[in-house]
Formats: sequence, structure tokens, C-alpha cells
Amino acid sequence: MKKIDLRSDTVTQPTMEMRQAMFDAMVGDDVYQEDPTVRQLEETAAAVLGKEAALLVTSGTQGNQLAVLAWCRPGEEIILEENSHIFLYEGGAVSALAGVQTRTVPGVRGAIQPEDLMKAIRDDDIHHPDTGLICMENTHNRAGGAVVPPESMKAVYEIAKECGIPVHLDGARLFNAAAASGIPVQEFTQYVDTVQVCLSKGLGAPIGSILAGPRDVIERARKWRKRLGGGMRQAGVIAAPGLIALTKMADRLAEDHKHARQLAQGLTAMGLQIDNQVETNIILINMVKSGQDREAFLRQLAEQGILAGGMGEEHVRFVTNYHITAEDVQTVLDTVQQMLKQTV
Ligand SMILES: Cc1ncc(COP(=O)(O)O)c(CN[C@H](C(=O)O)[C@H](C)O)c1O
Repeated sequence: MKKIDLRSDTVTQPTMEMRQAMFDAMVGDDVYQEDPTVRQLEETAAAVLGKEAALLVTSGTQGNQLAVLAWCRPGEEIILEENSHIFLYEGGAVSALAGVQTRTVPGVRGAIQPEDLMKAIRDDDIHHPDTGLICMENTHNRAGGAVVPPESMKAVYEIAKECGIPVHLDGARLFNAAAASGIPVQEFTQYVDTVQVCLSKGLGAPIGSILAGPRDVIERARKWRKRLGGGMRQAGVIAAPGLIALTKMADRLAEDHKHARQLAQGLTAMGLQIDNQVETNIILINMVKSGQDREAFLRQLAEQGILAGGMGEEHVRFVTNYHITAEDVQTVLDTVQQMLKQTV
């Protein structure tokens, strides 16, 4: 039975071109910044993202955490959207590593609202922590891969600049936002100071993310990465597939979005309740509103070789990726159809 893995866009295998690039990569000691392939990736990423400098990091989480460490001092407070990955899925690292506290604000399809942000920014009172950083997320995972429009990011950025507060973007799926909206990546990144993008999600690299921003901030992030044991030696072997991911895999993301839409349309036609607009590669099925038992649904899918995950209390999340084909979409729909017939 063929496995159809819809748990995430993190589950992909590197392409053959990536594997060959790993084999052929020119390498050096990246702690001395002498790995030519890492330097090429970092320079390319900085240019693509419209920032002065960029740093190869091991994961999206590491990229986000290095941003917090580079921007903030212990005792400061960071403002994030209440369902953000940094707040929910990074193990409390902002407190454990950077010694900062979090202040969450509600999001509308993942977007921070200006009036909520203004209320959350701390005033200059000796009793209060200072606001050290504002973090956005685009696309927004828990909002179902929602694209946060540039104008929404601009509104946040303008408030932050008026208050002299830096802005970080968790752009793990930023290239999905660009592909879905037809808006170039730099139209989004112009409204943040640092940005983390994952090479290892929809772009298909086996490992790695990029943190990009002002040169001095990236150098502080590089020092923090070393402190955390993230100084890599011949890392060209992972930078090489990352370069392919960055320069060749973004154009095909529309295919993942098409498959997600087709899957969502079919599931909706069967009476399942999908809570997000499915603009990109994520589908959130509300199992309570669909009258389905989530664990039984996931188990029955797994018995048929179809893997998916739960998200939050009520949702099943399907995430398309470059391995998922139109035939796979049809197989999933046929399988779910059969499952629903049996539960009637
Ligand atoms: C918006 C966002 N920002 C950061 C990260 C962290 O990236 P990694 O640390 O997994 O590389 C993720 C990973 N998301 C993973 C997934 O979606 O399967 C899980 C939830 O951690 C993310 O969705």
C-alpha cells in the first residue's frame, strides 16, 4: 500500500538533484565562515529576502529563537499572536533561552490587529517590562496557512517603528504566501526587520532555515548560534540542497495549493466542515462540526496508508507537499468517502 503523508510539509525527501548537490558540494569550515556553499546560500537568501545579511540555521525554531536572542534582553516582553508557532510550539524557548516573557494578542486569520497591538505595547513605567520585539507569522499555521496581506503587516510595522520596537517575521511558509497571493516576497519582508524562512518545508530541503536581517543583528544571531552549539563545520552539504530549495522550488508551490483546494472541495462535498479558506497548502477539518471522532478518523486513515495529524482540540490538519499528486488527492477522497459511508 502506497503511503500518502499529509501530516506536514516537513516530511518530504530531498529531490535527486538535491542529493547530487549534497555529494558535489564545495565545503569548508563554516565556523571560520569558509564554507563557500554556505556563503553562497546566505548571500542568495539575503538578496531574495531584501535584507543586508542572512544566516543558515538548523530549523525554523532555531531561526526564530536566534531572532529573539539577538533582539531582546532578559526581562523584556515580546508580543505575539496568540496562536503563533513561537508561542505554542517552541517549547517555551523564548523564556528558557532569552529570558523574555510573552504577551499574546488575538489574531484575525493570523493577523495582529493594530488596536490590539497598541494596547499591548508597554509604556515607560518602572513597574512594567519593556516591549523588546513584535513577532508576526506568515503564512499562519494555526489559521490554516492563511496569508497575512502586506497592508496588514505594514500597519503593525508602522506602529512598531513609531515606538522604536523591532519586528520579526516567522516566515516558515512565506514563499507559500507569495505564491498564493502573487505578491513578491520582498513586498512582505519590507515590513519586518528580521525574517525566518524554512527551506525544509514546502521548498523540500532536507534540513535548514534562513534568518535574514540587518548585518549587526545577524552577527549577534551567529554568535548566539555558536553559544548554542550551532556552529557548523562543512555545512555546505546541507546548504547545497537549501540553495536548490530557495532558487528552484518556490515556483511549484502553486501545485501544492491546487491539490489542497481540490482536496478541500471534495471533503466539503462529503459534508465535512473545513474551517479555513485553504489559500495555500493547509486544510483544517473541524471534526466536532463534522460530527466525526477525530482519533477514529485518523486511525482509519492510517489503516489505509494515509497519514494526517490533529491540530488544536477539534481539527484534523492535512498539509500538501511536493510528493502529493492529483491521484493521491483522489485516493484520499475515495477513502474518506468509504469511511463516511461506514459511519452512517
Ligand atoms: C509557522 C511555523 N514556524 C516555525 C516552525 C518551526 O519549524 P521547524 O523548527 O520545525 O523547522 C513551524 C513548523 N511547524 C511544524 C508543522 O507545521 O508541521 C510543527 C507544528 O512544528 C511552523 O509551522
